[in-house]
This record gives sequence, structure tokens and C-alpha cells, in this order.
Amino acid sequence: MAETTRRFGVGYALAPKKQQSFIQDSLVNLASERGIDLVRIDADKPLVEQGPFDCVLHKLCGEDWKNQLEEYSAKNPSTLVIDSLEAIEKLHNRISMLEVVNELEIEAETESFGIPKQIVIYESEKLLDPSSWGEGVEFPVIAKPLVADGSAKSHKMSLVFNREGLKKLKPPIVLQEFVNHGGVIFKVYVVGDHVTCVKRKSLPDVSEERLRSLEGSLSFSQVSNLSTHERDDGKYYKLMDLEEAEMPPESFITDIARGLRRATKLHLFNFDVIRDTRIGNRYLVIDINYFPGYAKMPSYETVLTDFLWDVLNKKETDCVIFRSLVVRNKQGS
Ligand SMILES: O=P(O)(O)O[C@@H]1[C@@H](OP(=O)(O)O)[C@H](OP(=O)(O)O)[C@H](O)[C@H](OP(=O)(O)O)[C@H]1OP(=O)(O)O
Ligand SMILES: Nc1ncnc2c1ncn2[C@@H]1O[C@H](COP(=O)(O)OP(=O)(O)O)[C@@H](O)[C@H]1O
Ligand SMILES: [Mg+2]
Ligand SMILES: [Mg+2]
Repeated sequence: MAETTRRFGVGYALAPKKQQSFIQDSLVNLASERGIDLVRIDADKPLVEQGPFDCVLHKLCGEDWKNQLEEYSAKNPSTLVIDSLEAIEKLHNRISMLEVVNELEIEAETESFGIPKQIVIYESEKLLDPSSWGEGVEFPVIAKPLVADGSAKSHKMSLVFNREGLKKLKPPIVLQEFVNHGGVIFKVYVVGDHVTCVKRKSLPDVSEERLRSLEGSLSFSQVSNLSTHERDDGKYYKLMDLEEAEMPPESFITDIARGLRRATKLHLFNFDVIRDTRIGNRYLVIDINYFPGYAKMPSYETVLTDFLWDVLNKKETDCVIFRSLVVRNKQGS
């Protein structure tokens, strides 16, 4: 009789744009060859009526999805949910998102890391009165919406040069010190224990002259995702050549990634890092994103398939050990 190998079902619940970029034939086929079937979850139908799934991957917003997932987990406690709603929610607020960075303890010989100085402002009066902000946050600042829920609105930012630029902002808003970083940002993709760091173009440095200019602020959205044409239209000036930018030390970045993975309890995320040009070997984490655009990561199909294979087979082994312990206990009693 032919031996049947165990196949695993992984349900995915993703917004249409995300589904299009992430669920490519190359990923589906590779996963299938390794015994993993990727199955679309229909968010318009009750989740409990779909599956059963060994694992659920998800990036959807809203109370309805949250309730559906909680109900499904209660009825199917052995299904792995990647990742937990509670852990993801911490990333939906730009203050709680970066709090974990300050909790990390990493030993490095010459490098250091942290986050830029930042405050959250809820009232317009406070916003327009920089003397009430307390110590530390000085112009130029980046004004970021407090909520980071993936909506277009949550990515709309302003680089604010002076008081004049504050007038256009609407609280609740996070004012984060803009740190000159040579126009290059490092994006660190994490998939379980796998870490990949790539460089992308960022906002150019701000000169003293620019700070004194009459223009109060500059609005932008998702700079590192802009096309070359959009970046070169004069608005973002001439940007530096990415090729020349030196990468941060790999082991240092991997340590931060592993630390963040443990502290956030997340398996699938990326974070943006800049190198402070004033100090040189100081790195600042400015953003953490849940389930980012993995299709842009080199060999994403292999990395994701290996990850799923590992978590599913670990789950299977844990179940076998658990079942044999139950049998042994019953025999013993
Ligand atoms: O769409 P992509 O591939 O550009 O991915 C976006 C990410 O780009 P990145 O992988 O960092 O270059 C993007 O990261 P950045 O904003 O560029 O730091 C976000 O993760 C975005 O998700 P959300 O809108 O914050 O929920 C991600 O958008 P979704 O695909 O989740 O809508
Ligand atoms: N503190 C900062 N100093 C310098 N540049 C920054 C800072 N914060 C953000 N940026 C620039 O703005 C971009 C968008 O900010 P980010 O916090 O990553 O928002 P998003 O969630 O929309 O990606 C970054 O990719 C980077 O180019
Ligand atoms: Mg970002
Ligand atoms: Mg982000």
C-alpha cells in the first residue's frame, strides 16, 4: 500500500491588494510541493464554516474579523493563528509600536540603537505651542498619524520645519524628531527566525538653510515605495545613490530583529531603521509593520515556505508528544 504523507492546510485572509502581491503561483506551487496547501479564506463567509485549517495567516482590519477569528480559535484550539490579534494591535499605534525597542537588551561593540525622540499630541492648543512639548523634541520633526492601521490616511506624513508648518496638522498626532540619515533607509524583513535587510531610498537630509526657509512643511506618503519617476519630480530633491550606502553590520541587525521578535511575540513583520549621520554608528528604529510586502524580499517563496513547514511540523511533533503523554498517564492510572 502506498504511504500517504501528511498534508497541511493553511488558510489566508488578506485584503485584495495584499493577496495579489503575496499569493503568487511561485509561492503556492513551492508550498504545495512541500505538502502545504494555501487556501483562501472568504472574509464574507463565517470563518467557522471554512477549513479546517492547521494554520491561519491573516492581515485584515475591523471588529468583525477579530470576532470571527476568536470564535474560530475557541472552536479549533489546535489551529495556529499567525499572528495573535493582541500582538498585532500593538503595532497599530505609533507610540506602543516603538516602546518594545527601548526594552531590548543587546550587546554590541561599537553600535548603539534606540528610537528618535517623540511625543504624542491630542489637543490643537498644545500642538501650536512648542514650549509645552517638554524636553527634547525640536524642529525639524516628522508628524505621523498616531494610528497606524494600514489605511492611506495612516501613511500621510509631514516633514515640519518650523512653527508655521504646525498649523496644517490635525491631532492626535505623533511628532518625531527628524534625524538626518543620508537619504537611505534599511528595511529589515523578519519571517520567524529568518532575517533579511535591504536598503531603500528615504527622505533627504534637512539642511540648516532649509530650516530657515519660509516653507513650513512638506507632505509625503510612503517614500520608500515611490517610483523613481515620482521621487525625481523635484519635490524630493536629488536623492543619493543607493549603491554607495554601506549596510549596517548583519549580526547587529539580526540581534535587534530576534529581540523584537521575542518582545513583540510576532513572527511576520518588518522594521525600518535609519543611521544617524551625526553619530555614524547609532541606529534608530522608526517604524514596525505587520505582514509587510514580502514579495519584494529576495527568495520570498523559499523563506515563507520554510517558515510554514517549520511551524507546522513543530506543531505536529508537539501534538504527538502530547498524545503519547496522555496515553502513558492513562495507562499509569
Ligand atoms: O504593499 P507593499 O508591498 O508595499 O507593503 C507595504 C509595506 O511596504 P514594505 O514591505 O515595507 O516596502 C509597508 O511598509 P512601509 O509603510 O513602507 O514602512 C507597510 O507594511 C504596508 O502595510 P500597512 O499599509 O502599514 O498595513 C504594506 O502594505 P500592504 O501590502 O500590507 O497593504
Ligand atoms: N524620525 C525620522 N527621521 C528621518 N526620517 C524619517 C523619520 N521617520 C520617518 N522617516 C521617513 O519617513 C518615511 C515614512 O515613515 P514611517 O514611520 O516609516 O511611516 P510608514 O508607516 O508610512 O512607512 C520613512 O520611510 C523615512 O523615509
Ligand atoms: Mg515605514
Ligand atoms: Mg509603517
